Amino acid sequence: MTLTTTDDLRLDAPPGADLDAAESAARAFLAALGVRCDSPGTERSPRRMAEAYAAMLAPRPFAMTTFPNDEGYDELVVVRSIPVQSLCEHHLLPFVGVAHVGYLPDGRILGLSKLARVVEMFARRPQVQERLTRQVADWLDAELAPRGVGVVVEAEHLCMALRGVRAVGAVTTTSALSGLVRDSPATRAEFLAAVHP
Ligand SMILES: Nc1nc2c(ncn2[C@@H]2O[C@H](COP(=O)(O)OP(=O)(O)OP(=O)(O)O)[C@@H](O)[C@H]2O)c(=O)[nH]1
Ligand SMILES: [Zn+2]
Repeated sequence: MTLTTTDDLRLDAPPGADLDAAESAARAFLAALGVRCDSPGTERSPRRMAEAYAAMLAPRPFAMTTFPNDEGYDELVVVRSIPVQSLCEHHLLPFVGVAHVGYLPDGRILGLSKLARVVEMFARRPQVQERLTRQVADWLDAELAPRGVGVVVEAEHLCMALRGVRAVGAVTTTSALSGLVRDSPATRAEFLAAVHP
């Protein structure tokens, strides 16, 4: 099938989003800042802006897939360098980086891709990095009841890089640990070593 207009494209947007209203608001916002959108290159810019924010705020639903831990696997499972793309709730500017997520299984193991999906689920909303980190850890604790969870997020906040203090390249690290990953010094050290080998 050939797509003829952008209306044919299925857009990522949060549930209930009104893209026409967002486009009008973006046009008014830019006009108030003295940015004209009347050239061939910019006449659709308010629409693009609305669609860009809608996409950055659109969570993707997913099925939680767990498997019985039949082999009794009892070592850490760690997925490193999961991309993080979120928006800081103060400036609505992106913060981007990586998350390292691990858990110590008990009765069930989790489909590995779900560790990346849960990061995305909590990232696609106005956030602070500390809350994002904690929410991923709490979700894993609640859904999987493992013997421990570790989440480390490393991100650059564009509101700190492109404006204000303009600290380009500054990276913020946050962590949320629970169960044995928090309380057992050996497991904690093993998780942190797996995060930064
Ligand atoms: N703790 C935390 N702070 C964040 C995060 N993202 C952005 N911020 C900070 O939120 C703060 C908002 O502070 P304000 O003083 O109200 O905003 P501002 O005047 O724009 O601050 P400056 O960026 O210092 O110019 C800033 O210090 C940001 O760096 C985050 O994920 N966690
Ligand atoms: Zn900010």
